[in-house]
Amino acid sequence: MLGYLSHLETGQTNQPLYLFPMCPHFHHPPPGNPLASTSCPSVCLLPPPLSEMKEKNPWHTPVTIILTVIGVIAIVTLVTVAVLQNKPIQQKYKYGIVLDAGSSHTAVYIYEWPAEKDNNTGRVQQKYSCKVKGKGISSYADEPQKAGESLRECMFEAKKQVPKNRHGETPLYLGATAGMRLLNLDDSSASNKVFQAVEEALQRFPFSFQGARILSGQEEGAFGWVTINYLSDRLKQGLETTGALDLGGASTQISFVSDSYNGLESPKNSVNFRLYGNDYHVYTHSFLCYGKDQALGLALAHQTKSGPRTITDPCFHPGYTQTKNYSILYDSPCVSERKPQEAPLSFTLSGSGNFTKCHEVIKSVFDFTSCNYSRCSFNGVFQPTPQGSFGAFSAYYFVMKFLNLTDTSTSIEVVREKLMEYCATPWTKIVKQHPKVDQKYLSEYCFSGTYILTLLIEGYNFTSETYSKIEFIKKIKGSDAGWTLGYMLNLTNMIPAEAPDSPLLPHAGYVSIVTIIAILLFALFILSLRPVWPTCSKQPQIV
Ligand SMILES: O=P(O)(O)OP(=O)(O)OP(=O)(O)OC[C@H]1O[C@@H](n2cnc3c(O)ncnc32)[C@H](O)[C@@H]1O
Repeated sequence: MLGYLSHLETGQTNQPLYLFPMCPHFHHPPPGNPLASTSCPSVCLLPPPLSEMKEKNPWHTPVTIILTVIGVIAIVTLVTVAVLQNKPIQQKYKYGIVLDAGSSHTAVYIYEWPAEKDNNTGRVQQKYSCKVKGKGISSYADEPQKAGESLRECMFEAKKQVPKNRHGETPLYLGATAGMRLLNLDDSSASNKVFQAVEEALQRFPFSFQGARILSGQEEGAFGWVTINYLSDRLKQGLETTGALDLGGASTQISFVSDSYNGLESPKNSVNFRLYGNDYHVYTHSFLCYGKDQALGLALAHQTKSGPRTITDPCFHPGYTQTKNYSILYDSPCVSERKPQEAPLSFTLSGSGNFTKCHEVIKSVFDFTSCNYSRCSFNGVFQPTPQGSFGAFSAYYFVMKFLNLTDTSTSIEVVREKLMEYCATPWTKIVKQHPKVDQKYLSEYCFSGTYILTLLIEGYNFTSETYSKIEFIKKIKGSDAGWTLGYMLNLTNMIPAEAPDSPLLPHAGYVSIVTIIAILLFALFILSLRPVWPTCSKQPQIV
């Protein structure tokens, strides 16, 4: 493109005025050197007359102008779209509520997931949990109405947590575990009445109530396994799965995938899943009566076979005493058949705090002798050797956390020594050290720690090596480990059997690439017009 010297030059004395239509400025060169004066690198030619100029300047052709305007509008539009698309938008969620009606207590869990994901495939996470005050619903066998009433407080809270416009579409489930399994075995009519009462209470809330039922031990184990593997993204990514160890109050579950188990031996322990395009053959077993409360009952029953008035219990701290009622202890179907023929109303338990003897008492509640399979855990139940990593939750976590034993790189021998020392600590000292801890829990940690170690090592056959692959967990990525999430994911079909086709690029990446390509195309277009660009001659031309 040419630069033009203005026709406004007025003579020798006047400074010539240089005009560079394509340069941003008009400049007066310094006196005496008219050529060295401008910030535009080229020096310019005299322009043709204005009319001729318009005709010859290719930038002034209508096509070029229209194309340029369209190009600029296209770029502005694309960039605007990209910016708007990437702006964080108010996320909308869907919700699901699950009540875990356990033997020791009931908990309400609210889950949420992004509403706009197709087929509800967005990540589900725990939004809120509420611990129902009082005991589990099975404890209301004599006054079922109260079982329903006990849920109200947490359910009112749930109503506040879920946006009103989502209430009607939010599924609400109640799953009962070992406490109700035992009540159902003991007195099915009482169990039905409790269910009737909790159903009536839950139907009064504006959610979509999907029913209350007792989960089988197999379901409890399998859904716990689904939960922890879903939360750790192992299912979606097709990674090696983690086994699940759940210790409740009345039952305990072990679930894991083993290379040596295909479901042929002891098929009742097999659960098959097809999730995200992968097949899983999960071994699972639930031991009713081997939750930590019922196991304590089994251990006490073992020590009170003859109906004594006093017992010295090695699983309680020295100096600890408690009076226990025989009829309450033997009320549970786990021990009811073993009730001594002749026994006083109650017996007094005095702790002696002896880990080794406690270990012996606890071992006596397991049957390690009978096994009709290639290998067993205990009580004649088939179990392959534990394989891979494990997540241990519920009471496993509560107890090991309190005892400061969650670090499984500590050898089993050291764990034993620590428990030995802890059990031998006088009760008065324990209470002083933990004034804020619930005394029922506090009195039982020696028993519970010893029970956990016995269950894992002698019961499930964990070795020093496999023990170190256990992780004691409470939550994974903010959601509690337990069966409830897996149960809801299953009932709402939220884990697809096949891996969903995913777009090659995330949305933001797609928009960015389109924008970059558009800018490059426009730049190419501008470059292609190079032959018709206005130029400034490099050669200075004196006019
Ligand atoms: O699965 P089931 O057998 O029905 O039992 P649950 O659902 O009631 O079992 P939880 O996981 O809620 O609790 C397991 C046990 O841990 C006990 N527990 C809860 N919090 C605890 C804590 O802080 N310290 C010690 N024990 C605790 C509770 O009383 C139970 O005996």
